[in-house]
Amino acid sequence: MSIIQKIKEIEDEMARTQKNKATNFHLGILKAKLAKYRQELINPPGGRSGASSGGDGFDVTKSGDARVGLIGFPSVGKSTLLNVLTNTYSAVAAYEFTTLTCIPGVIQYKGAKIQLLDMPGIIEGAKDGKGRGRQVISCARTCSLILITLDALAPLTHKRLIEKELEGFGIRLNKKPPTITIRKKEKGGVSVTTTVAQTRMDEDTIKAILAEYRIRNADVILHCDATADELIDVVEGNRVYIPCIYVLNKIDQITIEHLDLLERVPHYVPVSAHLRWNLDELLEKMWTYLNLIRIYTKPPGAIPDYNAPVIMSATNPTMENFCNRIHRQIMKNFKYAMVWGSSVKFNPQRVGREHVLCDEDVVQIVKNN
Ligand SMILES: Nc1nc2c(ncn2[C@@H]2O[C@H](COP(=O)(O)OP(=O)(O)OP(=O)(O)O)[C@@H](O)[C@H]2O)c(=O)[nH]1
Ligand SMILES: [K+]
Ligand SMILES: [Mg+2]
Repeated sequence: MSIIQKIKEIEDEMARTQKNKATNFHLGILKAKLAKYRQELINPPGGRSGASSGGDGFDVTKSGDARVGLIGFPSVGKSTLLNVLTNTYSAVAAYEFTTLTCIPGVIQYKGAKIQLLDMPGIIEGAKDGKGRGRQVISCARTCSLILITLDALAPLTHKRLIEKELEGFGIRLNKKPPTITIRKKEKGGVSVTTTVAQTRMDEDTIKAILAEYRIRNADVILHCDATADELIDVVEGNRVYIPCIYVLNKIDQITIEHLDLLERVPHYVPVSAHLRWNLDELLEKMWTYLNLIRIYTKPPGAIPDYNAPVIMSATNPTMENFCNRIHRQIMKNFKYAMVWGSSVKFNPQRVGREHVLCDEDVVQIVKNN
């Protein structure tokens, strides 16, 4: 039996199995088996591989401060969006699969350069090798934000199918990595420690899932009310956690009443690429989801260049990370920095390498010499 058939068989069995406390254990094992087969499909032992081979799907170099990918079914308007958001042109037409490769463009926003990738449409079964799906999804793994583009006339079925394709390839959308640690050891069996009540898995299920992966001796610590899927994600270890915005395109084709219903989808922005409706909201939301901040550098005795901020991630915006963002050598001669802005009490204030910066701070670095 081929892997695809095995996957299908397990999926069918899962669909037949009712979800309740009594079947939890069995479902946990099925999920682990399924994840293992999927992994084999992505990275066949000794064969051609996809997700973790280092290949990013298309031969397009990363550039700018962040990379954003347009993913969607054929003809939902991905190329039209690239054309209205960047200075690049990608062919637009009413027939499916107009775009056959990856076409990069650049969005200039708040002084940042954001690389936007137009890609071929994907269809159901993409992750299993249909069309250019694998390449598209591999490329999606390299993005810091994914724009799932949907046609306002058929949004929700497409949404589920695309999510399934991306999830099957190890991409987790709008999720945080589960707070689970697994430390393997030589002997002593599996011991499970929890810091919050577990309502989704009992200890036997946890052990059975680990046993599927031949993990028989380990210390497991659960800091969240973990699901079987989350545990499997941590065991597999090669998941990527990427924010995602659902871009509902072609809203010029539907009624206001229809649009009101769709309004309930989380993480969503309605637009008309063709008529350039609501692109400002889309850009603003992209900026928020990318979680970036702007830092202006100030040369001694001069005013900062407010048109050319240094863009850095807001995840851990320390002075040290800021310096490394400019040049790897800077930290070597770093003495202290003067900072103006909302991260300091006094303007300016002298700070060290651990100081945490805020959006739009002004920084002047003073070096040892
Ligand atoms: N009414 C309407 N039509 C749109 C809009 N955006 C795109 N279209 C039309 O939809 C069709 C497909 O647009 P494309 O930009 O080629 O779509 P795509 O997603 O890049 O398609 P593929 O590359 O084939 O996957 C074209 O006829 C566009 O003119 C929109 O906002 N409203
Ligand atoms: K098209
Ligand atoms: Mg296209």
